[in-house]
Amino acid sequence: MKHWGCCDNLMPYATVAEPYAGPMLAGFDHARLGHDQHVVFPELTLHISQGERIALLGRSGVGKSTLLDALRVQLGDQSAWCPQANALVPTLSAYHNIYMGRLAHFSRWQNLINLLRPNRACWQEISALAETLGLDGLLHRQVDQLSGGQQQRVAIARALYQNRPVFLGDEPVSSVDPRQGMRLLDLIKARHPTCVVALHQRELALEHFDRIIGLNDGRITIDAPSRDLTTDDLDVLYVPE
Ligand SMILES: Nc1ncnc2c1ncn2[C@@H]1O[C@H](COP(=O)(O)OP(=O)(O)OP(=O)(O)O)[C@@H](O)[C@H]1O
Repeated sequence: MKHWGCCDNLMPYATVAEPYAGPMLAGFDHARLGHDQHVVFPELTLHISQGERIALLGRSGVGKSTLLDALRVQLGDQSAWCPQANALVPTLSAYHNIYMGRLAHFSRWQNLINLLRPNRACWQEISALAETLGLDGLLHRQVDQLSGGQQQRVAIARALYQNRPVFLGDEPVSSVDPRQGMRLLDLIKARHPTCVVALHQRELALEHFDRIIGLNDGRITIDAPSRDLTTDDLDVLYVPE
């Protein structure tokens, strides 16, 4: 479990960064982000507006998850969160794991009853969602009896079921094949006007996102519309230190 901290001058809102239009949703101005004593971004400035589809790119360990965690804290319950390690409950069914996306909407009593006997309306809604994710027929199955790709789709379903305007995803399609990855990103985008997603696949980033943010060496080194970039432009992010 990653933690976010160390943000001495974190600013909840700031001016809209041109050329990205739309009301400001989240942002940092000269913020220090990291983990306890470990500073990942000494002075990060970044503004995110409503309606932006953003891909975060960069080598492993460069700070993608750290930035997503900070955005998650700032956006609170405006954001649906799909973490990297799935964070599913392995001994519960796929249905119950997806249902957990909305635990806070229901009373403790309703949640307890649903554990024993799934609520009919929730079951119907989750079944429909599962079908769009190719999980039909698997809702009763315990999550630790699913493949890695199926588990990742359950994690995406749980985030989609949260039904929130901003999708934050930490490599949500890393365990599925490229074709399925494209389909899942389309689904995520169809349900969320705004999304920020960490990815390792440059092609998927350029094809599915409007804005590319490349991280390197504790700062943003690329911030440009995807239409202005090629995969070659992104290679520089992966040059070994
Ligand atoms: N809980 C933590 N405590 C201290 N340092 C951490 C913690 N989590 C991550 N780090 C460090 O912060 C830096 C950024 O990590 P982060 O997980 O944000 O990178 P990432 O780009 O998401 O990597 P990956 O692509 O491998 O998931 C790394 O140097 C990492 O070792």
